[in-house]
Amino acid sequence: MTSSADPCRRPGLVPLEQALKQILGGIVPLPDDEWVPVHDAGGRILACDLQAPMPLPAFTNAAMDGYAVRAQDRGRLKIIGTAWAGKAFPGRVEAGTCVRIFTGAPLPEGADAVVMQEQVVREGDTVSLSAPVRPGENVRRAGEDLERGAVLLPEGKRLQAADLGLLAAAGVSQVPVRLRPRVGFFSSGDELRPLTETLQPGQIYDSNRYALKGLLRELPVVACDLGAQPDDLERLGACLRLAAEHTDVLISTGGASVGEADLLRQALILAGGEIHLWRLALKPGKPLIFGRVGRAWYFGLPGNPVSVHVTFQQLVRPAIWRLTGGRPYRPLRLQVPCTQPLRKEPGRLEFQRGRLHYDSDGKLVVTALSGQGSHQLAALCRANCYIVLPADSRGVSAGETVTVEPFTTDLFDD
Ligand SMILES: Nc1nc2c(c(=O)[nH]1)N[C@H]1C(S)=C(S)[C@@H](COP(=O)(O)OP(=O)(O)OC[C@H]3O[C@@H](n4cnc5c(N)ncnc54)[C@H](O)[C@@H]3O)O[C@H]1N2
Ligand code: MOO
Repeated sequence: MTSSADPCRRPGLVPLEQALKQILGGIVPLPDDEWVPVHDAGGRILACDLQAPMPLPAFTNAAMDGYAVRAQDRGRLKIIGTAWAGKAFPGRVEAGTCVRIFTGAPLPEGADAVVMQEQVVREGDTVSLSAPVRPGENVRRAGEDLERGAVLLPEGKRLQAADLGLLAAAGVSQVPVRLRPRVGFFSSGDELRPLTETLQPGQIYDSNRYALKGLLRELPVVACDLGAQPDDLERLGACLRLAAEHTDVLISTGGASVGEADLLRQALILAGGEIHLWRLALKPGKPLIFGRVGRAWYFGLPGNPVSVHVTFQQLVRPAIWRLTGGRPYRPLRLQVPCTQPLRKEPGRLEFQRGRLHYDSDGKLVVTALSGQGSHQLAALCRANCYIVLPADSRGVSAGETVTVEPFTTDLFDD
């Protein structure tokens, strides 16, 4: 069945998958890079493959405190010296001898194994081995983690804690990383007030900008808060036009829907921009606008706070990620039984807020939270996952398996 003939498909609403394909299809990664010290490189995207300038471990060494021996030797061995981490034993282990050794110390010449000290009987300057020794036992071979010249870290990797450790372990002090896209964001709506003001009847605090700032903090971008704009076409148009000169991505919230005060589509045109997409078969997030203004990609997110989260995570984040040159990723999705029946109107792909938890048998299950309105931020804060219900679904019965997308900042490479 073609999608246009699908009776569950809402006419005029673009499926999320199609929208994402269209958005990502047009975006090419920003080409420029810069060198940064490793201690500033956390979260940045590596601009090219890096090769290991040395093997890791750099030299063969002991994995345990004990005695460096020749595995073929048996019986009582004479201790001829000590190998410390940072201070090698200068001699050689010959037949019938061994060297006292500590974890991380270079394995002395002649030795091919380390026996843990708990497994020997020491008497004066001798030890006796109580069991046969395997060659290579408790030995960390030079290059066993990475050979010199092997790929240390690949292009497009987001540098995380372990990566920074690996770079330092290999003696790399500066790394080439992609330039961070500049992302401007503003909220729109006459009802919005800053946190410094007392609310008059009908007014609300501008929460979306705070949430957006938090969402952007998880990405390697330079985020620029452009404040709150009133429902005024001229001012919105001017804001978009000016901001587009200085940003790679421009995000607004509110004014994306069909009411008379929903001015962002008109403002985009007034600013010389163009609309590529409007209205998705997505709940929450239906009124999303995607387009271009100047050199900036534009996302007009709906005003409802939960819709902001869902559209940012499902569309804006992958788009920004592509601009950063990061490796492609897919969100982690799990199949998990749902503890209760769920109802849903067919027509839009739905992201319900849920909690993954263990049931009394220790099995992972999910429960949808009460408060599924797209204004209900408190329920979003209690959630630890989305329950993803397909567009054509009419819901599920208790115990049925559903697709769950856990909240995580981890990205999973394809
Ligand atoms: N007749 C129709 N009405 C609506 C439709 C529709 O298809 N037909 N769609 C609904 C859906 S779905 C959504 S989502 C909203 C989104 O509309 P807008 O993008 O135009 O957003 P606003 O109307 O400006 O605001 C919606 C809601 O969110 C509050 N808001 C806005 N900005 C902020 C902010 N910065 N911080 C906190 N809260 C904010 C605003 O006060 C409204 O309550 O439209 C439905 N309507
Ligand atoms: O799409 Mo709206 O975001 O359902 O409330």
